[in-house]
Amino acid sequence: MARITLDKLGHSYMENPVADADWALKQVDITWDDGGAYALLGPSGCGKTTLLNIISGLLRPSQGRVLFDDDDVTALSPDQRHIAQVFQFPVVYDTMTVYENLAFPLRNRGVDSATTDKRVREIAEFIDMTHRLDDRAKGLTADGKQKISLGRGLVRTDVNVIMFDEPLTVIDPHLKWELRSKLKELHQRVGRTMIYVTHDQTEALTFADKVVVMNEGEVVQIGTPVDLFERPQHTFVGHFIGSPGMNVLPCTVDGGKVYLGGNQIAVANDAAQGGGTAEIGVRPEFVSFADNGLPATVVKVSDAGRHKIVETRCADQTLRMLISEGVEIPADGVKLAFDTANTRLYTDGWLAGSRSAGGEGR
Ligand SMILES: Nc1ncnc2c1ncn2[C@@H]1O[C@H](COP(=O)(O)OP(=O)(O)OP(=O)(O)O)[C@@H](O)[C@H]1O
Repeated sequence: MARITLDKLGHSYMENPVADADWALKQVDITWDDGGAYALLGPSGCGKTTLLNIISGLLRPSQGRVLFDDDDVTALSPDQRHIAQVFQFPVVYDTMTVYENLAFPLRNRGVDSATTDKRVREIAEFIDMTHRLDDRAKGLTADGKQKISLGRGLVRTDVNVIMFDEPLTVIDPHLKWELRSKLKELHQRVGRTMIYVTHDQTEALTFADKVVVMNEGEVVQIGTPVDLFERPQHTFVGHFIGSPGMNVLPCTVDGGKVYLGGNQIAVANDAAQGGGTAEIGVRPEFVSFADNGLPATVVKVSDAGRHKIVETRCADQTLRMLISEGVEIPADGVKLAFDTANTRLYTDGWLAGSRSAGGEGR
């Protein structure tokens, strides 16, 4: 097991990258603590797989270093790094039995047969495959094959980190929840470092203690699920996480005060640090009806379980609110209030005042 440090990592698939957009990974600096449960979350194409392949050694970065504890492993092969990786699609040997598939990573490393047998049976129990141990993998469903891939990733006890790259993509929806909670449980049991890559916020937030959010080749925030919800460092995080996401409302800043359509809005952070494009970020959960407030018009109301999503127009912008089922929607003359502690100013996308020179606050 090891602490993993990514030091000024950058990667471009081009020979001579020039523009910012030529880099699949811009500068990435992250330390993954030994034993942590992490999710790497971001939209398609943001660089998640590139980052994972650099950690596992399948890809050599154009810039920067990968350290396991204090050892520079940037030039080492995947095999030398002692990493287990579970991919999006099953990697199983069809002609082998389930048992042989699970035993393969151990036999390959010369683990004795008694230890292998014990470990294979433990993992088979965990993935609910004990009854299929003697069957050929060929006859399994896609779900079954992916369970075997998961099992093969979990079977070794000598790995530094287990990495899952969208491992539940081919899994039937009803099984997804079950496997996700099992992985979480397994992490709590074995305390091994796990990195779980996904573009699905539910998967990330349920699995991880810490979530690394990426966008366009950059890490925009590393935090607990609560941090990401309550204190988004970037409008991307606010918008990407939550359902519906945070309202991001272009505004003006004058003399350290924030205005939306001519109305002054109180914000929780320091508006004096403004500059660049200015936006107010407020989650739909923190907007309510008020006697005095911003004039708005209700456009649409939709049911969302025990809540309602109310879409309004306010200061010529679309603004969503999430209200409890029982809350009455005023017939007309609607006024809105924002909860100040959860209303923030963002400049050029970043939380105003959160970044000093050198990108602190990410
Ligand atoms: N082998 C490659 N050659 C050239 N460009 C690549 C290659 N692999 C990825 N890219 C580009 O690098 C960027 C990051 O891709 P990457 O696959 O790491 O993103 P991702 O977040 O894992 O996406 P997804 O969720 O769709 O797998 C994208 O613009 C992608 O087109």
